[in-house]
Amino acid sequence: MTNDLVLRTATDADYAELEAHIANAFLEDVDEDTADHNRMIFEPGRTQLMTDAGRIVGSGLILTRDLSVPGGVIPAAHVTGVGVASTHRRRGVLTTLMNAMLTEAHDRGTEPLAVLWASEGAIYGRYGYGLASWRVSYEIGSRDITVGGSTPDGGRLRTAATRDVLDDVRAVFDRVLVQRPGLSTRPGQWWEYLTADPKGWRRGMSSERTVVYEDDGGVRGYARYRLKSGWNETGPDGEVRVTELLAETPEAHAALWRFLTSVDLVRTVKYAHGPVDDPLPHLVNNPDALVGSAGASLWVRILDVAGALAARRYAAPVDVVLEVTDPTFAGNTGRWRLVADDAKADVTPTDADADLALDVRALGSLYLGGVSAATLAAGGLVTERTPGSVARLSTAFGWHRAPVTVEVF
Ligand SMILES: CC(=O)SCCNC(=O)CCNC(=O)[C@H](O)C(C)(C)COP(=O)(O)OP(=O)(O)OC[C@H]1O[C@@H](n2cnc3c(N)ncnc32)[C@H](O)[C@@H]1OP(=O)(O)O
Repeated sequence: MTNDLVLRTATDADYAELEAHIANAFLEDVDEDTADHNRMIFEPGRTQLMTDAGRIVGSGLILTRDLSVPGGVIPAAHVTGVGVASTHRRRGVLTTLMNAMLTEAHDRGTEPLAVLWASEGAIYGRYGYGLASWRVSYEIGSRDITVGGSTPDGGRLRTAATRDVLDDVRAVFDRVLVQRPGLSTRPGQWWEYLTADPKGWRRGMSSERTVVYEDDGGVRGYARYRLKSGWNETGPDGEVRVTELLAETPEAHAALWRFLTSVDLVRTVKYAHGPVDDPLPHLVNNPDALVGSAGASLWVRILDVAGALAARRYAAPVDVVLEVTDPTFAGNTGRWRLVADDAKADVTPTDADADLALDVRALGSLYLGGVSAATLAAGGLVTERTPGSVARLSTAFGWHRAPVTVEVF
């Protein structure tokens, strides 16, 4: 490594070199078919680069999107594209880039959170991110289960190329988003970006299709999916890979899964973004055949403690003093009184004794309602000072729908 390391904000002119750098960091080549695709969502002014003698050796991108949280939808800096050239690793380049990204988002003053998906879970806790959400990955032997019930009168399914039903899909997404934490809004060109279906994204599967469920009131749910034909010694062995499934009604949810698990010539259905409170295991004749594994999804970094706590709603009335520590942003460290319920939340700095103490990482884990204060207290990550306060906080910070993050950004 030379001594010519320079941290700077990207410009439009960096795009092609940045694409190659990120592909390389993720062990891939730039695919001709997708080379320009990421331009649609590229925000050079929010992209931090580290260069060495003028060449990019490190990157970190922020995407400007909102996130659904318990009782609201709020701005959140979506961090992605983090990569350091293998020649320059373990010398603090990521730490410099992350500090620059978090400081930019913090100083902007409009985003109380930063969020990300981690390529490796060991990386981001040190920067104050807490693991806030889990996903269930299914691998379903479609001949081993049946999904109960039948489509009610007036209910019907329709398949189409995703882009031909995009208005309906968007409408369902927007309605589900306000009901469930963990979903990221898709402003500007995001829908076009996600559904343009470049060949490089197919990875051996078909083009993307969508099945929508509608009743006389309109479309109530959809599943975007790809197919793969396959054969073995005993016959057909095809696969359905679901990209995203969202439903507003029980009828839509059941009908979509009945459809996906009964496609002829298919033996396996995969979906990597099931919520942990998915009703599916309760609908099938044999839940054991839903081979599911839970994995980490969204990590949350609280940038503004008071702003973040005031921006969500709470499942039960709570009046509590939290002592928060944040090694990076001094303004977050201190005691905060939270008086809140399902309709409002007031947060004020206070000198009163704290009921609970926790660091900003634990607060990030609690924030979406998917990780309980009792869990963190059992791990020593939340300290109870007033007896009973962990139980009260667990109830208040919980939410009736588990967070789900259906898209890796
Ligand atoms: C949000 C996203 O985009 S996730 C994608 C992250 N990117 C990738 O996985 C691509 C491949 N990996 C890389 O590009 C790099 O290894 C990175 C970005 C993960 C790390 O970059 P580096 O510049 O090596 O990290 P840096 O030297 O700043 O390390 C900071 C600390 O994190 C630790 N660390 C870095 N990477 C890892 C890792 N993969 N696993 C565990 N610890 C790690 C370092 O040991 C160091 O620890 P310390 O503070 O105790 O000394």
